[in-house]
Amino acid sequence: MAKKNRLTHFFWHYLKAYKVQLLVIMVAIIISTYLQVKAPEYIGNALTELATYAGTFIYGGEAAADKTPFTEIIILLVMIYAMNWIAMFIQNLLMAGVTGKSTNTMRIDLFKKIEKMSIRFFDAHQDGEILSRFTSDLDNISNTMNQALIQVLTNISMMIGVLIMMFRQNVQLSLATLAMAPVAVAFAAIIIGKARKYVNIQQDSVGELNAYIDEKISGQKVIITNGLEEETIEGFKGFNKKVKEATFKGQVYSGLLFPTMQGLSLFNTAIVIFFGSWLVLDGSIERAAGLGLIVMFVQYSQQFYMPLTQISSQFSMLQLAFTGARRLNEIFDEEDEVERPDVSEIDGLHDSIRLNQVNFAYQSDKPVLENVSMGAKKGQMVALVGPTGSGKTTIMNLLNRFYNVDSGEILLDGKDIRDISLPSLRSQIGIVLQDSVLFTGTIRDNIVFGKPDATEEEVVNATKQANIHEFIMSLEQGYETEVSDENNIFSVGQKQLISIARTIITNPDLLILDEATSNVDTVTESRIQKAMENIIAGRTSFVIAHRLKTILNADYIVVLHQGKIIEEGTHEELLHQAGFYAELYHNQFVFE
Ligand SMILES: Nc1ncnc2c1ncn2[C@@H]1O[C@H](COP(=O)(O)OP(=O)(O)OP(=O)(O)O)[C@@H](O)[C@H]1O
Repeated sequence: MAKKNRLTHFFWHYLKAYKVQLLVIMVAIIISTYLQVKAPEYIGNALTELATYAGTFIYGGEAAADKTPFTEIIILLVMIYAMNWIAMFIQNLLMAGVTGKSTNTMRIDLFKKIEKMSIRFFDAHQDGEILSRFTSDLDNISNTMNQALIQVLTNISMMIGVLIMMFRQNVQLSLATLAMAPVAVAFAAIIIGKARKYVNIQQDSVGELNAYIDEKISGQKVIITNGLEEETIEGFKGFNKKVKEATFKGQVYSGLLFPTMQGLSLFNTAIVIFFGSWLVLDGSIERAAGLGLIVMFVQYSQQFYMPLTQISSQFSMLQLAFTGARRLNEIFDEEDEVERPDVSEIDGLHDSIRLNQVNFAYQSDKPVLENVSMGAKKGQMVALVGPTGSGKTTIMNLLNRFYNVDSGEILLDGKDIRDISLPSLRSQIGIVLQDSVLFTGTIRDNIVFGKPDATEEEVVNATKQANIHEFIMSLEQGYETEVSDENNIFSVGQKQLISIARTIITNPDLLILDEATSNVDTVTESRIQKAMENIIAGRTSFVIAHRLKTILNADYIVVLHQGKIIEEGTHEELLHQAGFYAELYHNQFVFE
C-alpha cells in the first residue's frame, strides 16, 4: 500500500503543476465520450427521417416530401463529429505538452539528484544501470502518459457514463449487468499482481543488461587482448536471457487479461439475457417493453465491459510506467551527501591538516583503515607508500570527503572537515588522479573546467607549469583542438599533464596526487615529474608516490600496510629504522 501511495505521490508531484491542463483534458474526454455515445442515436434518427422522406417521396411525390428534418440531423451529426475531433485534438495536444514537460522535469531532477550523490553511490552502482533510468525507464513513463493515459481516462468516463444511463433505465437489470464486475476486478487484480512482478524483474534485468554492455564496451581492449570475445558474448546472452524470460512471463500474464475480461463480458451478457427474460416472464417488467429493454441492456453490458477490457489491454504499458517510476524513486530515495547543519566556510589552509585515530570501512565487516593518525603542516609534502590495497587511495577519499570517517576525525586547521561545507572544502583541494579524464570540448574547456572565467594568461601559465603548453601549441588548432575522453590523440601521460594544468589553474591550497604508474615514455615521465614538482611547490600535499624521486622529495613519509601505519618519518629516519621501508627502498620500490 505504501508503495502504491509512493507511486501516486510521485506522479502527482510531477503532474500537479498542470492541474488546469489536466482538468481541460478531463472535460474534453467527457465531452468526446458523450458525443461518441450520443452519435449512434442521431444516426438512428437520421435513418428514420430518411425512411420517412423516401416513403413520402415515393407515395406522395417530391413536393410532399420534406427533407429538412433529415438534413438538419445530418448537419447536427457533422457538427458532433467535428466537435468530437476538436475535443480529441485538444486532449492529445494538451497531453503531449503535459507529458513532455513533466518527463523533462523528471529527467532534470534525476540528473540533479545524481550530481548530488556521494561517491559511495557511484561505487555501488554500475554506470549502465544508472543510465537505464534515463533511457528505458523515462521512455516508458513518457510513452505511457502519451499513449495510454487518455485511453484509460476515456474508458473510465465511458464506464461512468454507461453506469449512469443503465441505472436510469432499470435498477434490477443494472445490477445484473454488474454481476461479473467483482469477479472481473478480482481476476484483474490477481493477474496484474503476477504481471507486475515480472515487469519489475524485466526492467531491473534491462538495467543489468545495460550495465553489462556499458562495462564490456569500455573494456573492449582488455577483452580483445585476452581473447575473451566468446565469453563476453556468452555473458551477454545470460543477461539477455533474463530480460527475455521476464518479458515473456510479463507478457503472458498481461496477455491473459484481455481474453479473461472478454470471456467474463460474454458470460455477463448471457446473465443479462436470462435474468431479463426471467423478469419479463415473472411480470416484473412489462412484456411489451421487455424485449427492447433486454436488447438495450445487452448493449450496456458490452459497453460497460469493453472499457474494462481495453483498460486491461493497456495494462502492460501502465505497468511499465509504474515500474519506471519505482526505479526512478529508488534513486530519489537515496541519501544525498549529508552535511552537518552548522557547517561553515573556509578560506584556505593556514596551519595544518591532520587525521586523528581514523577508522574506516567501505563494508562494515571489512575494516580498511585502522587507527590512522598522520598529518601535514602547511607547505609540507607527505608521501604515502605501501603495497597495493594498503589503503592509500582510501586516505585520499577521506581527505576529500568522498567518504566520511567511521570514527576518529580529520582536522583542517583544527576544524573537523565534516563541519566545513563540502563546496568550500573541495574548492581548497586539488586532485590529480592516475586516470585523467578529458571531457568533450576543446583543450581550453578542459583546462578551465574548475575556473571557467580564467584568463588566457592564467591558462598558458598553468599549461607551462604542467609542461604541456608546447605540445598543445604544436597541434594544428592549439587550445581549440576538440577532445573527448574517447578521442585518442593524447597519450596517458599527456592526459595527466592536462589534468595537472586543470588543477594548477584552480590554485588549491591542498593537493592530493596519485602518481601515475602506467608506463609512459621517459620524456613524458620526466615532464610529469617536473609538472608534479611545479604543482607541489609552495603547497601542502599528499602524494601516493610510486617513483623513488618523488618519495625522496617528500618532507615526511608514511608507510601503510593493510590499513595500518607501520612506519613514518623522513627518508633518513626510515632507512635508519631498517624496517619495511628500508627493505622496499633497497628493492627499488618493487611494489610499483
Ligand atoms: N569502493 C570500494 N568498496 C569496497 N572496498 C574498497 C573500495 N575501494 C577500495 N576498497 C578496498 O579497500 C582496500 C584499500 O584500498 P585502496 O584503494 O585504498 O588501496 P591502495 O593502497 O590505494 O591500493 P593501490 O596502490 O592498488 O591503489 C582494498 O582492500 C580494497 O579492496
